[in-house]
Amino acid sequence: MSDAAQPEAAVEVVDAESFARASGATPAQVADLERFRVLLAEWNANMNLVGPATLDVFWSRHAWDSAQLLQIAPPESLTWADLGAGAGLPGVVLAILGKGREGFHVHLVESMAKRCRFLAEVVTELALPATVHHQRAENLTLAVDIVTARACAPLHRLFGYARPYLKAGALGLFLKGQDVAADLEEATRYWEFEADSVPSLSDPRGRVVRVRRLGRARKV
Ligand SMILES: C[S@@+](CC[C@H](N)C(=O)[O-])C[C@H]1O[C@@H](n2cnc3c(N)ncnc32)[C@H](O)[C@@H]1O
Repeated sequence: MSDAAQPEAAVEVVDAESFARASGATPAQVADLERFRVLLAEWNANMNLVGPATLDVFWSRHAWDSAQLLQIAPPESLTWADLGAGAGLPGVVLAILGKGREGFHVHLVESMAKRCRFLAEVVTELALPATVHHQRAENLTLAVDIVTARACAPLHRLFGYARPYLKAGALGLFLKGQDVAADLEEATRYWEFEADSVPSLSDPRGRVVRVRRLGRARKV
């Protein structure tokens, strides 16, 4: 793994302007993210995509939480799979920020049809370098540089979903909230793996778990 982009302390993001400073997003990318925020709010009125209160803190809770992965991933990472993409977090944010970069592509893997319809609309309207897969993650094997997920499942289950991608050579970067140590500890009951975690740049209590190798499942 490249150590080129080691994260430092959490960065305070409160609005589009501070998001652009933290992430290096261009005005066009911020405009795409603003449109994504509006679509999220519109669709959220009729279906459960994100907690409604989190739309008020979109730039920190969703945009920056997702975008930080580009600072943690090795800089040459171009292809991504977001397992349990749901509302498009982190995958749609990554696709917006990678748009125009040659070879950049995000696979949005989501098992719920309604959420896939939302994702497809966003991908089409914003002309994103992304593909929506209406599939269970563990039934798909995609050769990507990075496999990621946020709030998809506890690590011991997520490792099962991510295993085909990791076996195909991906690095795992999983956004986790608090209690990461307990989650990792629980995963050791089920899997042999090589992993560490770095502090989240958006959530002072959160961490990003990096998985380099996922070995055989343990018998429990
Ligand atoms: C709590 S939501 C989180 C969505 C999004 N990542 C976010 O942070 O807002 C979890 C999502 O994972 C999806 N999901 C759960 N297990 C899955 C699986 N095995 N394969 C694909 N999607 C899955 C669910 O349908 C749901 O949309």
